[in-house]
Amino acid sequence: MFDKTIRIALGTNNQAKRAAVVAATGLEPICHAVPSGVSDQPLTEDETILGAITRAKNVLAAEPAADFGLGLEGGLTYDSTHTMQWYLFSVCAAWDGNQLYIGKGLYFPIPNSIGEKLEQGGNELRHIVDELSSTVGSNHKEGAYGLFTDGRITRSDVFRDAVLAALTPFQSKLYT
Ligand SMILES: O=P(O)(O)OP(=O)(O)OP(=O)(O)OC[C@H]1O[C@@H](n2cnc3c(O)ncnc32)[C@H](O)[C@@H]1O
Repeated sequence: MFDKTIRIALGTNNQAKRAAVVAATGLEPICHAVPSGVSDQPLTEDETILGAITRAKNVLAAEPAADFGLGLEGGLTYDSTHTMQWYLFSVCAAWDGNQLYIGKGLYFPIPNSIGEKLEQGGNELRHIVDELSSTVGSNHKEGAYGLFTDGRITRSDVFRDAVLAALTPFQSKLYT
């Protein structure tokens, strides 16, 4: 599906995100960390999406020889309508300098105690996940998804689906 000549610029050096792009496309991205412009721990859907879009645009500006800029951002959101529950989700924004699409990975409930702790400020999910899984750099590895599911779903798996969703409109003739 993805032409081997396509050059993808990814706005981070995060290993889970890089692996997700490789899994979705079969291509090795040019990794270049750029600012997301949002807080280190996004706590709303809008902020998370904005962070992904800003990274996608920033990385294509930084790597103009690339065909696409991809911004991947993880964030939390609280559902105050149906379930009164915090959720973790992962977004990919894809930008070719003209068109912008986003793909969202799985919404995953996280313990409300963790959501509430993050809402109070001064902490990031990766630190809490590191502590609970006795590791460091969980955000580069299986992540919170791996912790909660005992490795059945990983951060890379979730971002892979988001990347596929965001890039598909550029690849399929059905969108033109
Ligand atoms: O290196 P970059 O690309 O900045 O990636 P990141 O993991 O640090 O940052 P994100 O902006 O994607 O995520 C925002 C915060 O939420 C954390 N986070 C999100 N999803 C996570 C997961 O599945 N496991 C652990 N931490 C996660 C993450 O580490 C950050 O502290």
